[in-house]
Amino acid sequence: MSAALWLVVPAAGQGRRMGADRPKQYLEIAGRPVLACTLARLYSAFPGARLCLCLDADDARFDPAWVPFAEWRRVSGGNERVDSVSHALEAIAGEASDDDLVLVHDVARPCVTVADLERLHAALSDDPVGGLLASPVADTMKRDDGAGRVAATELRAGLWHALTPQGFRYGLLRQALAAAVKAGIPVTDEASAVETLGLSPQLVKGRRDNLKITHPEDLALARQILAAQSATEPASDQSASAPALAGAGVVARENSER
Ligand SMILES: Nc1ccn([C@@H]2O[C@H](COP(=O)(O)OP(=O)(O)OP(=O)(O)O)[C@@H](O)[C@H]2O)c(=O)n1
Ligand SMILES: C[C@](O)(CO)[C@H](O)COP(=O)(O)O
Repeated sequence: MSAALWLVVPAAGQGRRMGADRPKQYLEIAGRPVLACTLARLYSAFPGARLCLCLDADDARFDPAWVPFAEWRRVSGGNERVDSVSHALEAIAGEASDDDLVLVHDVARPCVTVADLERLHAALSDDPVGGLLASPVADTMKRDDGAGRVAATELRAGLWHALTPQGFRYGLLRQALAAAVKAGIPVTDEASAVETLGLSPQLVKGRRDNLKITHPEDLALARQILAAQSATEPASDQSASAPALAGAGVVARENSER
């Protein structure tokens, strides 16, 4: 039986850097919350995937109608992004096989294109380590001196922005995150945890407009990117409108242990 595809979407953040009146995944783009836009984009690429959506346990804004996937579950997030992802992996321990591919994608990245998603999936299909979407640095990079002045200019050759999704086999990813957390190693993405095992994830070049909505100005940027993509991408690359869920067999299983 071919390995299953799991999607883990960390969406339990508070959006402190955004400074809005709600977590940034609930700010709107073209009348839909960021969360719905991101899930629709993932569904366009992987309609048969199984989704774990990491939400704050106290999140009262979430509406299951925003989930287009037939098989999905809500998992309670953790203190940090790595904890939220770890909770999701623990929640599917009884169902996932070690060889299943897990793609982890930030809910705050609604602009990822179907073409990039499909390219990443194809690139990882026979990669024993796994990898991530990334974009080469195009600006000169400065390191500060802690006092608002330049301490050094970093060579940008070979530097990449890590994006998401990041994809790894279930067994390896769970082992890597658990080891990093146990060792107290701060990891801000899945790839860095895998790297601490001495492995080198594959860099899959992705579009620079796969923006992570983080600061206030990013929301307007994301709106413009999605509008531009809708105007220029083939229909299949646009966010699918969430299909009517009536009869879609939505299975919302709250992971009460988390
Ligand atoms: N405890 C956390 C923290 C973050 N995230 C998710 O991880 C992604 C990347 O995190 P970030 O952009 O930092 O989001 P926030 O933590 O919400 O932002 P901030 O750091 O500004 O509060 C986001 O989709 C966020 O929802 C999560 O699931 N659980
Ligand atoms: C995972 C990530 O989006 C890769 O660039 C990034 O590390 C998330 O960082 P954040 O501080 O949790 O937003």
